[in-house]
Amino acid sequence: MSVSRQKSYKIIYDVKYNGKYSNILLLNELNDFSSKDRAFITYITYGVLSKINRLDYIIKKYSNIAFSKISKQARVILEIAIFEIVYMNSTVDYATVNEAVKLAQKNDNRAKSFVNAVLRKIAADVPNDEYIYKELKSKDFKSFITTYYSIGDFVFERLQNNYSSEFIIKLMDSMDNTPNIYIRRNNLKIDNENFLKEISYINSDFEIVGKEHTILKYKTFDRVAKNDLFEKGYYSVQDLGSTKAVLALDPCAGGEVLDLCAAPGGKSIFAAQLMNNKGKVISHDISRAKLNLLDKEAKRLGIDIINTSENDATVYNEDYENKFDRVICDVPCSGIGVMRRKPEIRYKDNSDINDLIKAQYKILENAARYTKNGCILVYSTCTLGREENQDIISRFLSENPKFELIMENEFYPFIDDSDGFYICNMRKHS
Ligand SMILES: C[S@@+](CC[C@H](N)C(=O)[O-])C[C@H]1O[C@@H](n2cnc3c(N)ncnc32)[C@H](O)[C@@H]1O
Repeated sequence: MSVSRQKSYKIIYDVKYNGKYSNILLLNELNDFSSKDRAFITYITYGVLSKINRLDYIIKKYSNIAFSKISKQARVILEIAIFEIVYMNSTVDYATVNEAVKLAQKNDNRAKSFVNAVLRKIAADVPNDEYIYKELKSKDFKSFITTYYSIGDFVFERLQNNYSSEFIIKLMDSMDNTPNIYIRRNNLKIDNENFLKEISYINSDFEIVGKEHTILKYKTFDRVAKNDLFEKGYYSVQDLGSTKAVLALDPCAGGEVLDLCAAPGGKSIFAAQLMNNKGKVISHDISRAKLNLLDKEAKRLGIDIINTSENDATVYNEDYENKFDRVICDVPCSGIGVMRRKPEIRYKDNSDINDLIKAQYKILENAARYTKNGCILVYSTCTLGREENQDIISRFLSENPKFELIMENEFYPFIDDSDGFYICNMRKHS
């Protein structure tokens, strides 16, 4: 049995049934694999996790036992094999079936002949994705979207409350694509010309998308955070949405920035770089463990103006009243905008959404009190929909007339080539 398939199986199983996070498992558990195997495992893991409902629809069509009676192990094994047969054209079907049977033998021996029988039928028929699309499109809109694009009720309802059917289809099509990788030069360590020269030796397949800060776009970059230039601190990996939130904050050298939900640190770090490592960035987060990542990143990049400490941003701190030139609250959110990177978000339920929205509002209210008169406050999320974005801001502006909206914008993968993201910046008047 292929070790790569067993690894993919284990990661997908842990994400589906043990509440683990795919991006963390993929980051930490593939170090002993070759670059080819890492690419294979990553492709299968993301592919399956972002298509579970669609793959299960195919299982239901070909299985002669009820879906509810199929063991968790057998479901994952079938999902992987069907993904390979239907969505990875290069694979030889009979080899995939044999591999799946071996996976069953190891992980759920009783399901071996069932897995074999279902996959032989599928391999003989090879259901075509276009056909599945047409079949599902003929059903009601909710069944079509939740099954074909593989999302749960919460995400579907959020999208339906906010966007037209046509927009939802475009958005979900783009959520099926692999996100581009963006890297940004560290201005504190290397200039533009030398950076472009050095990075080209490692991977020259980039497009320059931001000249001023040398932001490069890659389709693929194996071990983007594990090479000599990265170790030397010459660049950071950061999505465009995240970069734009910091540009909207507009931090200045010598100023004082407060980042209330800072970890793992992308925005605090870019702020410190825009400030030329002069001034102060106070970075809080509720998780000390995640702030440790920020400290490590700052050290790698040669930044020493960031001060991290564990703090609950929903709790008001009177010492901070009217104290900061720039305040950013990149609040915890439902994360719908980043489902390409964290496919488990597709199946989120809504059990904690009301508490989340209350916390977002409370954090924003506190952030507003910490902002000096005449200065800038940024509110951002990596989710989509007015409930956690525009509604929060319109309520805030109506209750806080001292604040004037400068800009608010929602970003989408198919329009902006970034993660789904929301950014709003406001100025506090005296
Ligand atoms: C969207 S992430 C922030 C990402 C970060 N700004 C960056 O650019 O890397 C939201 C963060 O809020 C933190 N968080 C959640 N509840 C919080 C609270 N009550 N107070 C402070 N931080 C909180 C989470 O630990 C998480 O790190």
